[in-house]
Amino acid sequence: MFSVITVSDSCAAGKATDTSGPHLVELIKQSLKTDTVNYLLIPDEEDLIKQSLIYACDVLKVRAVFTTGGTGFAPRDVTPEATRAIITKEAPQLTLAMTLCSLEKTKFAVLSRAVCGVRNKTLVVNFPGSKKAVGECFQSIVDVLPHLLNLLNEGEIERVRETHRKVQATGDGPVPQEVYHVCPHATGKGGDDRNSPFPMIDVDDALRQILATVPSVQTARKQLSRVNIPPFRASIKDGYALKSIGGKGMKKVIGYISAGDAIVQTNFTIDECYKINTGAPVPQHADAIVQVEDTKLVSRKNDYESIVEILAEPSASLDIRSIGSDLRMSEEVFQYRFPLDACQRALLAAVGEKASVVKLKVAIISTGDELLHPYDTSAAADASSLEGKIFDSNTTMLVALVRQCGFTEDQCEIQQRVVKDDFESLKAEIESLTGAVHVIICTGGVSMGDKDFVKPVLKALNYELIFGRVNMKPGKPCAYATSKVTKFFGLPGNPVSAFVTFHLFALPALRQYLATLNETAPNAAKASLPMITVELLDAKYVLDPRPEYARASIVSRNGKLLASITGGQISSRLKSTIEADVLLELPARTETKPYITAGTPLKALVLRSDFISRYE
Ligand SMILES: Nc1ncnc2c1ncn2[C@@H]1O[C@H](COP(=O)(O)OP(=O)(O)O)[C@@H](O)[C@H]1O
Repeated sequence: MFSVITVSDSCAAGKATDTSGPHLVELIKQSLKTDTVNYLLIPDEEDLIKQSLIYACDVLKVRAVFTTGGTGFAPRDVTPEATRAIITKEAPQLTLAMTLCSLEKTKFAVLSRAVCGVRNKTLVVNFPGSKKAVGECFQSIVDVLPHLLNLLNEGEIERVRETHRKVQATGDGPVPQEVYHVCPHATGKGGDDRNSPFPMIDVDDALRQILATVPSVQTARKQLSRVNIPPFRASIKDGYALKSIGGKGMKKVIGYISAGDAIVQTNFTIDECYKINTGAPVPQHADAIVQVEDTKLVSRKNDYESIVEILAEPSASLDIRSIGSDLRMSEEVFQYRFPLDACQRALLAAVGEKASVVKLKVAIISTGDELLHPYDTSAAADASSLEGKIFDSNTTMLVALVRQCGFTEDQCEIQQRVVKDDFESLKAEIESLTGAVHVIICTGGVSMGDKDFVKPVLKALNYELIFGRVNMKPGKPCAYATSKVTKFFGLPGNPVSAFVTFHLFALPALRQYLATLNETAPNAAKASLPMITVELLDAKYVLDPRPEYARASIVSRNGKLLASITGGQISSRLKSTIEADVLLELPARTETKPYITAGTPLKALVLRSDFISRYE
């Protein structure tokens, strides 16, 4: 197995596309006749580079790890430093071979600070960041690679000897063929449960990679008015509409006009007028309103005014709001971001617009041949007929969690699917949702069993698998993959694992995506669950080798928040989520600290905050 690590801030942030890493993967596959090549994309963070290299060498025990990027002179170029810190032996002649080869193409080759070496039995090679340079450098060492890899592996001693014999006899003889594992995922079949090709990454790193790939570009929304305000000449006063050239004096009242009436088109004389209310449309042939205070009622006929005396001299346009005087059609109303305040909402309403939220489209898929619809009454009526089947609880849980976490029907549209453990059915389902929804949250089928098709399907559909294993309990096989629009969460099938990984990974992504779609001010911190510090109430809890997210309920005693773990924490025991207020972050077990006891301070992620008012 081999690893390729692309080190690039811009690619890891989704601002640029990594072409060197995938190119290197292809070169390795072709030249070294292997399909087991892990690929990891990380930013130029020295610690992260070191951890990823150590992980590839010590945990995955890959035969070689090739990095691309971060070898230059920019302030953030630290791949050589990270490499030098983790190798046990340097291999300067390999670097020299690459430099000499590159110098034939460009004198800029001297600007690479690449380091090559060995950590225990793993070869570590730095390549520059450009696709072209990667190709050239790889070619310069490819011939010696198989032999070098055999040298590092004591089990291959016979091959080493054979090569030595040939080199002695013929100089640079043919390089012996290698026997490598073939990646089960490359075949499009389910996984091999012994050998995961996915590096195990930490929870924080997983979340960081998710938030770096979920869209987050924000621009304020601009609203143009599609109407004039007012849309017609409107009266500012209660009074009389008339022709100003008629001046003061007696006028015959020939009609009444109220707000909401149609515009009077018929002409009238200078001795006539209309009685008119505030906000009513001014007749087409009137050019002034005289307020009622400046008039005197002279006579009535059948309850209607018939003659008024205009006491003040009218002037053209008096007390008339002209068309578009408040806001012109096509004029910018304002620029806005969500959430809107009352005045912004009112102004949008005034131009006939609603600040409509762009809906986040989410699909929830549960996979498994064993799943029965929970409301399958025929099955529920007879428990003995379940015969190896179980009721699907993940779909119900995830739909409800999305809603419970504040995604209303106005903001988020949820589709649900249940799919059999079958490569083609799952592929067809995911293919139809890809591009059509923003986020797919799928449960089950992500481990390494021969019926776990999620990761192979993602690969077949050209998703970029960002990670495939996370160092956590529960939730280890959790996967995250991206396509242009659709972000895919492959959560484990066990309900508690799905519950925990939803909160840690899918929820922040949903929040960021919805905020981006609606130009809400970005706030990555708010995307994740709030964190508090609590103390363990239980007498003793044995730690797991992986960092654990235990479900716990909280009580407040003497001003302290105390956490008690909600019974058995096995990931199938959904009951452990009932009454869980927090996810307790428990550290991984170490030799010196195999368990924790009452009073241990712990970080806790808040699932629900109603414990605040719960005292003992
Ligand atoms: N939708 C579901 N509802 C309830 N339990 C489920 C659901 N999907 C899977 N499970 C259970 O979770 C466990 C792991 O399922 P599996 O499909 O193997 O997921 P994983 O990929 O995490 O190994 C199994 O016991 C399975 O029956």
